[in-house]
Amino acid sequence: MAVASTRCLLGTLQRTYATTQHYIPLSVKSVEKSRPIETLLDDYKKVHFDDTITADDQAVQHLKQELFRGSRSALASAITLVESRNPQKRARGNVLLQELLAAERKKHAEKGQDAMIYRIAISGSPGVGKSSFIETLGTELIEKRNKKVAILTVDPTSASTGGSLLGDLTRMQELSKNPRAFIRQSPTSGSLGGVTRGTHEAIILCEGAGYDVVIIETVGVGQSEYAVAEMCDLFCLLLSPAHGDELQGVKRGIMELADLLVVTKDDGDLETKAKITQAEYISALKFMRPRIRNWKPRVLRSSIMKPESVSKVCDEMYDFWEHISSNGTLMEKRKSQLTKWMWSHVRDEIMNVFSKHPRIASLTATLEQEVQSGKITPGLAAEKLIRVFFGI
Ligand SMILES: Nc1nc2c(ncn2[C@@H]2O[C@H](COP(=O)(O)OP(=O)(O)OP(=O)(O)O)[C@@H](O)[C@H]2O)c(=O)[nH]1
Repeated sequence: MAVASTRCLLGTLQRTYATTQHYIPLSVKSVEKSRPIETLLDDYKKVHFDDTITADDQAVQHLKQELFRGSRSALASAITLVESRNPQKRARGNVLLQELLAAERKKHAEKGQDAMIYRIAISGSPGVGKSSFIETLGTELIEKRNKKVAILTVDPTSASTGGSLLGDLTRMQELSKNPRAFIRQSPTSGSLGGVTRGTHEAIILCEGAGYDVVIIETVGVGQSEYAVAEMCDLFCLLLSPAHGDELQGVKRGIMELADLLVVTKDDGDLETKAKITQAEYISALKFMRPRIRNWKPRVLRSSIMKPESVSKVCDEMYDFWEHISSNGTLMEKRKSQLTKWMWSHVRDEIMNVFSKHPRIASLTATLEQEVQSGKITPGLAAEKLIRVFFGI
């Protein structure tokens, strides 16, 4: 059905382009045709989809039972499954996710909002103290508030370099030993799109596995914050006291995403600096439009040396949860996020297929250079790429 409608769309595109031959960029002598789209679609289907897996698949059923039992290793395997590019594994991952969604819907109908996992994003520049803060917050949630906590990281640098700016698990040593905590690093391959799809699905898996809170940690270096803001209920931005007198470490756009700001390292010599930083951010926030109805983001201070300060941050997080649950914002936000996730996956996948096409890959550098030197317009270059891709 999808293939049929794509073909129909392609037919329309082909007719449209047939009447616009003269738009071929002057610098490009002729449009090199790639293979016909039908062959490409068949290849794509073989590489990406497996429709033979059904809900009674043994591996899926086993994993589901283990997840419901609260097995951390089953959760890790399930996340690996949904991240896989292997068609059979992905198909199993999709079936498992469907099964979990059905169970979640049932739980939600019985228990209402209590059945929902609280999705908290923690962001901040490298070195601000994210891992240390999460370790203390996680311990507070588990020990004092009887919660089960999952921690997922979204690290765009790992997608491009294969390394990870967010480092390894050694920085959350206590939490990683706690049986009520689960920690998962960002996958170190694929695009940011792949990383975010993996994270969306990992959140659903954590919810299915009975976790009460999922903390999504991201490093404050650009687009990842926007992606993460679309995954969470609360966006908490950590601020370093060292940057207090300039407000320069944090871009205004990122500040606007925050529902809560926390100045870290409020201890020893840095205490005065932390207070100044707090005051500066409070006054900077006065000029910002609040993101959530009737919620004014607060700026708090914390130190890992003073667990009570992290406990206060935790109280504030739960006040926010009460606020968005009671005024309907939570459900509205989640619904709109789900449709945004869907379209972001479509965009990422289409771009992925497009940019990996051999003809496109070989043309990209030349066309980018021609666009930059003003030989052709970006629009014309895009048109050329699209025609080469579709072979029209
Ligand atoms: N004095 C003090 N130092 C802290 C506090 N929190 C973190 N630190 C120190 O700050 C440094 C960076 O802390 P991390 O928790 O690794 O920071 P991060 O933001 O996760 O770092 P990246 O992974 O590089 O993004 C470490 O040396 C910590 O010991 C705090 O509350 N007080």
